[in-house]
Amino acid sequence: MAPSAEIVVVRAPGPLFAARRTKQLRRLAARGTKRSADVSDEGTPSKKRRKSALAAGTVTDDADELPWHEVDRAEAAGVGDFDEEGGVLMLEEVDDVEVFYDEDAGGSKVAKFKVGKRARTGELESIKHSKKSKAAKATTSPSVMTPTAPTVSTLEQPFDEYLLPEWQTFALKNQIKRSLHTLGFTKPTEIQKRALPFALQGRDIIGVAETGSGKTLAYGLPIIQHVLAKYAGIPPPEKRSLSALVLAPTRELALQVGEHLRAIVHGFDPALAKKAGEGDAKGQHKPPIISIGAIVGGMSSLKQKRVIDRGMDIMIATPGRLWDLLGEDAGLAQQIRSIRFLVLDEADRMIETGHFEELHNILALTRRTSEVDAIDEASSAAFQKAGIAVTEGQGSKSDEMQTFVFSATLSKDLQLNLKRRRRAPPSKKRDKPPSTLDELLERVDFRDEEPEIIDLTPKQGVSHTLQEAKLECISSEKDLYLYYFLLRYPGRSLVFVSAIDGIRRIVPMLELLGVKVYPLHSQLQQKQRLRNLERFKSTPDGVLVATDVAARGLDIPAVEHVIHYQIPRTADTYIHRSGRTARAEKSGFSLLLCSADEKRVQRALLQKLGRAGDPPELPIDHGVIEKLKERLALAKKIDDAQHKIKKANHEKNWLQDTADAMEIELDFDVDGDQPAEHDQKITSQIASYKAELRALLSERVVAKGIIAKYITSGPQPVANELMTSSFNDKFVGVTRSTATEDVVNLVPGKVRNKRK
Ligand SMILES: Nc1ncnc2c1ncn2[C@@H]1O[C@H](COP(=O)(O)OP(=O)(O)OP(=O)(O)O)[C@@H](O)[C@H]1O
Repeated sequence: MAPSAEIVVVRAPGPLFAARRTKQLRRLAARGTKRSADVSDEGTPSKKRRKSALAAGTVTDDADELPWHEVDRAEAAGVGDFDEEGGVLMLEEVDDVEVFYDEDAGGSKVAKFKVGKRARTGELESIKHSKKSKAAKATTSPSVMTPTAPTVSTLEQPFDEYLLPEWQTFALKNQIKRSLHTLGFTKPTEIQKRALPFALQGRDIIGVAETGSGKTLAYGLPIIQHVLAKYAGIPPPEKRSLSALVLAPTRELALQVGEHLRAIVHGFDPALAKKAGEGDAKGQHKPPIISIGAIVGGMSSLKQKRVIDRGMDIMIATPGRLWDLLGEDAGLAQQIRSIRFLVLDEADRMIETGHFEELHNILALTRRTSEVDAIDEASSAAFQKAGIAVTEGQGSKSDEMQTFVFSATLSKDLQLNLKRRRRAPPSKKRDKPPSTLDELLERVDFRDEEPEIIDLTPKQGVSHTLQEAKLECISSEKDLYLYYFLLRYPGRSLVFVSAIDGIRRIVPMLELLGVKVYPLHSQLQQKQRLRNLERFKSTPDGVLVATDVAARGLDIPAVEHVIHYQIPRTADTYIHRSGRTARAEKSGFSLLLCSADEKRVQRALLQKLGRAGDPPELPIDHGVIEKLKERLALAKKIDDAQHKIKKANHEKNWLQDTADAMEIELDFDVDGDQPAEHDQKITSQIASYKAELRALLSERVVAKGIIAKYITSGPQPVANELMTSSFNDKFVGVTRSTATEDVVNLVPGKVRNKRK
């Protein structure tokens, strides 16, 4: 009698898998479409391609008719770890078959299969076989394997393509799709849609798209896909060789890119992700399936050297620190010469950060030996000085390297120049390093004859979900209007100032006013920078006051407002600063605080941004402004007094320290003519100001025209709004609304009365 068997068809992108079984096959059955078939002895799975009478385009609901062929190594499809009871006899696959659901006569859902043209030609099979033999050859000796490391094959579980229909057209691996699904990225963003097909084909890309549009994954997914393919079926070696180098302008951005890519890797298999990096029961360390490391300044370089020694698949680095470490690690330069991917994220900002030469020298390592000036004289000298063992003419060994340049702001001229240059013969040897971004990018050795330029910059430069506005005021009242805005429109807000001094003044003042405020600038220790960023991220109505170190690339969830306390110096800076809000299709608000003496700069900025007129003015409730002045005046008094004491103490300490160092005794009192009572007087004054301020802060601000005594019956009764939640919880008599609503609803010529 013919053994009774059952076919379990598993829907997955790419090939379909069928496991033939004689016993219970529980795991797959839970995922797949199940049907029964009798398999006679003759029909028992054969090693050869089975004959099928189905022509291309035929639709069938009988899975057994499909042109199946056996998979050599079942574990490559993720079913190799079946329990013994599962009793898998063999695994078969068929490619180029589309699965869809249809209704039968009774209205029930049935799975149907549409046979593609290539399914029967054997073309796919031969490609697979050649890939397999390559993979088999690439298998490294067991001594360099980590037996406990999860292999890519164990993660290659089938993925239900129907969960992510909008990603279906991209030939991404199942693990990646599973991650995208876990992260809730149901569809690719426009830049991802446009860039991925080229990137996955091995092309070079220059991608320009608005802030927050998902550029990181547009270049990150092809890299991850490549590393996964590299380890297909084999455990990753203990020491990884570098596949990709991502260069980013700031430390925070580099760390963030790392997190972003790691989130994809973690999503491959949440269970494995949890274990990755942790010791197992025997205390052995499980390396991650893809190792991603950040090499940035401000953090222990010793630790980073150890990470480099261990090897990683993807390195995200700031040019300064990478250059420093290149000089200390002879092997690192060689690794960079062999990378498969080079990414310049926010390249235009990189040249502004003062690491232009380092960047130029690092790029020299990625130029091919065949290029006329693989390593120019300037770089050669720099390499020599840094003790890096690379000499002229010794550029990259990798002909296959793909280069991705991404930014929200790359000028059209630059894009054109790059295109033209590819058609022109290689540039002559230069002994001077480039001095502009154009020159620098012209010297990137794109392997592609004509890199694909994808320019999705919106006409306005900023995200289409951003509402812009301005507020004109006198310079000395900027603090007042800033405070007003933060109270009037609670929500996570990022305030950009042009200089660190501004942060040092604004942050203590806002702190005294009870605002949850954090500073971010380059003179803070890196640990403090990251801590402040974390606090800001986790405080829904937190305020970050930052210099332009935070303008680029930072992806902080739900930033509602960006306030330009001072007009940015360039249009690009305005675009990037504003781009910290209105990300990933969310709405956002950007406010330019503009004083009379900045008017000229503002006009130039708007012209550069191609704007016909000014952005709309933010309406102000002058009734509450007056009340806030009192609070602000007190906060300033306290700050000034505290500053005075600090300064006096500093001077006293300095004098005493100097005297101590010189071993002399001062023959006068360091307190001079400012005795201790003076300090005490200031201290008690501070205490009384603080008490006064506390009292003011404990009450809601009652707008002018509201008589608090007659809250239920006055000329503008506000009891109703107190009962409903439509009031602003900081101001009495001011309705709750967003800044965007107030600007959009403002009818020109008629100032809306926001009071009830
Ligand atoms: N396909 C997607 N669907 C939904 N969200 C996505 C998708 N891809 C990326 N994101 C999210 O969008 C946000 C912005 O992405 P990303 O930081 O890559 O933007 P960007 O274009 O690099 O911005 P910037 O120019 O400011 O650096 C991130 O929080 C990211 O997780």
